[in-house]
Amino acid sequence: RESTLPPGPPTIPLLGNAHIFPTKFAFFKFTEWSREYGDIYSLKVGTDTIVVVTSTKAVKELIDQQSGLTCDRPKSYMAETMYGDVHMTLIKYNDDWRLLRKNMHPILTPAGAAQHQPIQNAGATQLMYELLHSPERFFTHIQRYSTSVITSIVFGKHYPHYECPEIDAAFKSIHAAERVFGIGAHPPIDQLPFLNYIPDRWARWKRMAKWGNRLSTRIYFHLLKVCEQRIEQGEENGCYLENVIKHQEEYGLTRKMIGYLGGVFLDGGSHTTSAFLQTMILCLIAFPDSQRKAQEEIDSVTGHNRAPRLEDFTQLPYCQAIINETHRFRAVAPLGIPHAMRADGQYRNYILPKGTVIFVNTWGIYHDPDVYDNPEVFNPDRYLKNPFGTKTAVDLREFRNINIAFGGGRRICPGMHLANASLALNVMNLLWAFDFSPATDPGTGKAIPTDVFNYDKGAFYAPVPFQCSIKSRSAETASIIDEELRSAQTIFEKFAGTDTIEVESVDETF
Ligand code: HEM
Repeated sequence: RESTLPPGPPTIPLLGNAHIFPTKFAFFKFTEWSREYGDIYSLKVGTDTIVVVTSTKAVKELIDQQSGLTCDRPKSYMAETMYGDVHMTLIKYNDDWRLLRKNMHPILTPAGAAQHQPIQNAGATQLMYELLHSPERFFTHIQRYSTSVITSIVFGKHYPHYECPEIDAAFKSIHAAERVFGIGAHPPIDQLPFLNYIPDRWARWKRMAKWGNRLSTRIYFHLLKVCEQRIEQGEENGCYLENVIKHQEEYGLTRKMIGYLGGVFLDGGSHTTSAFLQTMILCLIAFPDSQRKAQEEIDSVTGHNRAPRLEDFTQLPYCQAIINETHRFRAVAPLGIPHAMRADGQYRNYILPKGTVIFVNTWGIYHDPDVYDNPEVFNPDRYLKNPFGTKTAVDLREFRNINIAFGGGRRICPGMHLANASLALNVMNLLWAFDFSPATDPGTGKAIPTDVFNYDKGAFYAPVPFQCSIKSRSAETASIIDEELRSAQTIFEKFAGTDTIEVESVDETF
């Protein structure tokens, strides 16, 4: 390790720290190292450098304030093979990235996101209806909800059911990305490029990246074609992508870029929101006091005679605290998405060379016992004491208002306004309408213990499907849900005639 780098675990010749690099749930090990080496430390993988940042102060100073330097993405064989060079989330910071990000604005600015509230509302009502009538399938209902909101806005396609070829293809693509980008899914090919000469039949990771490419391009270009055909047939329904297609030349986009633009929304918006809501339900079961407090709060504002509305959210500090605490307790992206240095730069007394990969260790920050009382306990009350939920002695000037769960700097999640509205609506709705409790084991008649660590080991942190009991809180709320779904049909009518269609079959093995 160069003496100008932040400290870190001892290295060995040639490999650096490659031999001790965690291959799953890397944030646990990264957090352990942060307690030993500090809020900024480095790892060497061959000659490459990785820096791990584990404090809000360092995120603010390095990722936000030096964003011009730290907004690149690392070079990645897997990303290039799976997505080529126009997937906005993973490409380098360049003119294509600027163009693509600019083209997202109409949907994702606060004002743009607000225009889509009717669709989000209708979708959230449908989710309540599904939980009311088939609660045992809550896991996939939530996935349908989060996917359908994005596809309605972006592709003008609403999905009334999870079981359909297009949602299936979308989730196959998302799960492929989870596997391809899971830390440890492949050897350090970017650091040891000679590995690229290994033929496919012996290089599992190469086959995996190509498999991911087949699955992702299949659904991206299927949905693009659906929009193109609607325009050709004069059956437009005013979705985002139709507008982009019609202004393709003016916006300076190629067809490939438009296909990937749609795909980025699908990848970025669907699994993140569903993982969050699934985690929230897990926490409500495991920590029933929080559930009870939130329900009391909602009842005092809305009663049982009407469903919550987004405007109610400002009057519900405990529900807001539940969202903050869910982000803190089980961040969907515990290591964010890695950034990289665009040029050599200095931070504190260290020199970070061009190309250095930077991980924001959101997990480590949010589970720091010096900052949070009992960080391993889900306790929304901490956010009622101060806006950042910290211990009293912590200097709040080191925090920023936007939750670090959304990353930072120029790469900060552009979907956060859309996501925040979705989370707010669903937290209110679900707690207003239902009681969540552990499922009962039919054999023993006892409650099945809730495991708050049973999570997927992919790139995102999503709970492994679990069982739970979901019961309507009252006959009044149940009938309001049925009625509201009938009213929501006027919103869904816009998508009439966009029923699910078969997607091209591709080789789904690798
Ligand atoms: C709970 C919900 C969500 C969470 C926790 C989340 C989190 C994140 C994080 C941590 C990043 C990386 C930021 C960085 O590099 O510093 C990111 C990037 C991104 N997110 Fe989200 N996200 C969510 C919802 C959404 C939604 C709804 C959309 C779109 C509709 C979206 C689209 C994107 C895109 C396109 C990027 C890449 C930005 C870039 O590289 O310039 N996300 N998100």
